[in-house]
Amino acid sequence: MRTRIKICGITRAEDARAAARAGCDAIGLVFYDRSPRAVDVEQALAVAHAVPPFVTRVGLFMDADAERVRQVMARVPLEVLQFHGGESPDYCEAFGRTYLKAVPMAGSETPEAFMARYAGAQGFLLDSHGAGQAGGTGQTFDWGRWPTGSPQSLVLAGGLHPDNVAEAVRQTRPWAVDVSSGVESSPGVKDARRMIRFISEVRRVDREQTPTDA
Ligand SMILES: O=C(O)c1ccccc1NCC(=O)[C@H](O)[C@H](O)COP(=O)(O)O
Repeated sequence: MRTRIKICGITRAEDARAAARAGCDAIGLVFYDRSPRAVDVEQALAVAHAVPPFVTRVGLFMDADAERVRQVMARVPLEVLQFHGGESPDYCEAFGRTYLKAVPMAGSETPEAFMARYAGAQGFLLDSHGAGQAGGTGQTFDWGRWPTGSPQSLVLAGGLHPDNVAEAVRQTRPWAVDVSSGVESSPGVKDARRMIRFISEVRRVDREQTPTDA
């Protein structure tokens, strides 16, 4: 299977173009003012318009007013929403858009129990933050807690970088991986060479797992 790759926390059009050239499947825009990777609508428009067709634009929100989400959606072309805080299932579904719910792997609840509450989610992003805490921490969680055999589309996040992503994919076999700080030169500024290395490491493991014709 080809592991999908999302590069999150893009703040500059040139980084979006570099991420797409490197072969990512999705980019993430952080609409959370307290993040060092936060973008306003004008920045987000520049990034969103730099992304070529067939690369998905994901808008990340954390406990935002629903009206704020609607205002952003009205101006910025976003194919997918990602909710990173304590948003309820009803809140997440009210926007009528494909959405991912972040699962706090440092929380007390099991990932399985957490996910069972969000039946309308099209996917889950398992990240190393705790309940109500921010993401983009650069910390990994215990991959042994990965819900194996889950029918859901699961995205592995938290502390991934070019030197550990191959092992992470081998251990968890996720639908997708998500990276932010592990491919940066400073918060919010992506490093093209690190993005290329990250993606080629994922593809290397994909090839290991693809059966060849005898
Ligand atoms: O990236 C942020 O600054 C951020 C702040 C608040 C909530 C979520 C945030 N990012 C969420 C992401 O999707 C990150 O890609 C994910 O947490 C992984 O981050 P990292 O460990 O830096 O790769």
